[in-house]
Amino acid sequence: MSTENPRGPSPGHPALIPPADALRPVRHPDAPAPGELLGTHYDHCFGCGGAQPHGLHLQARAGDGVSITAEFTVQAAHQGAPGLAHGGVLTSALDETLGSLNWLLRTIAVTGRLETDFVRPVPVDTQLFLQAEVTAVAGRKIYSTAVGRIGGPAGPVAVRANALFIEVKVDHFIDNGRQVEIQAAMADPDQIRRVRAFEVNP
Ligand SMILES: CCCCCCCC/C=C\CCCCCCCC(=O)SCCNC(=O)CCNC(=O)[C@H](O)C(C)(C)COP(=O)(O)OP(=O)(O)OC[C@H]1O[C@@H](n2cnc3c(N)ncnc32)[C@H](O)[C@@H]1OP(=O)(O)O
Repeated sequence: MSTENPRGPSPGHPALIPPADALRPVRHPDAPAPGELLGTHYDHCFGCGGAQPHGLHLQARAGDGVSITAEFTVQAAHQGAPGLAHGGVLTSALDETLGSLNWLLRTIAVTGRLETDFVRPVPVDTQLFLQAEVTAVAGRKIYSTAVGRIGGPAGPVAVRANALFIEVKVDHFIDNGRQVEIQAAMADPDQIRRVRAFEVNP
């Protein structure tokens, strides 16, 4: 099995293949500059938030075009088998990295479908180097791919994923989230500022 093709040996489920009329992704003019850290979208996010003691604390950085790099170190709290990362945690890291791409499009989107290939086991204390890019956009559908390497940014592939994100309005969160967290988020000026930046999406 090839471990170098970020899309993997097969394109995956048909829903992950962009339609013929899909467009190339366009980096938003106000997207963070290449090399800039994105910061967290929500402090209590399991993937990127600072307020989650056992979260991934994943740090994503804007790349060129509509691409992202991110790192996270597997903690003891992330084990599945003894001394090895849980597959769901690795998928969470891919989900978070792929979700961060939407910052470069300035689009609010949620994961519709996510397929992960687990290529190599990832021990606790290992740093996972993730790279992700948007490959196509069709209406509200955002197609993307990611790869996670170990041993360095150019090391062997440990995981890879293909995903479909779906654009949503901020009401998706307000209507569906538990009220206690929604009220707290709406009372937090920093949170409101972050969301507003996405709402004026020309
Ligand atoms: C101010 C206070 C508020 C604070 C706000 C904070 C802002 C934070 C900012 C950013 C947060 C980002 C968070 C990132 C976290 C990491 C990413 C995650 O883990 S997200 C969590 C996991 N995902 C879900 O929970 C989705 C659950 N699913 C849904 O809610 C719906 O199913 C949804 C929105 C995905 C689609 O529902 P529809 O009713 O809007 O749209 P339909 O018509 O069903 O789909 C649109 C198109 O997409 C296709 N589609 C939808 N789901 C699909 C799927 N699973 N597979 C294939 N195609 C799918 C459909 O076939 C349709 O395609 P055709 O336009 O007809 O061509």
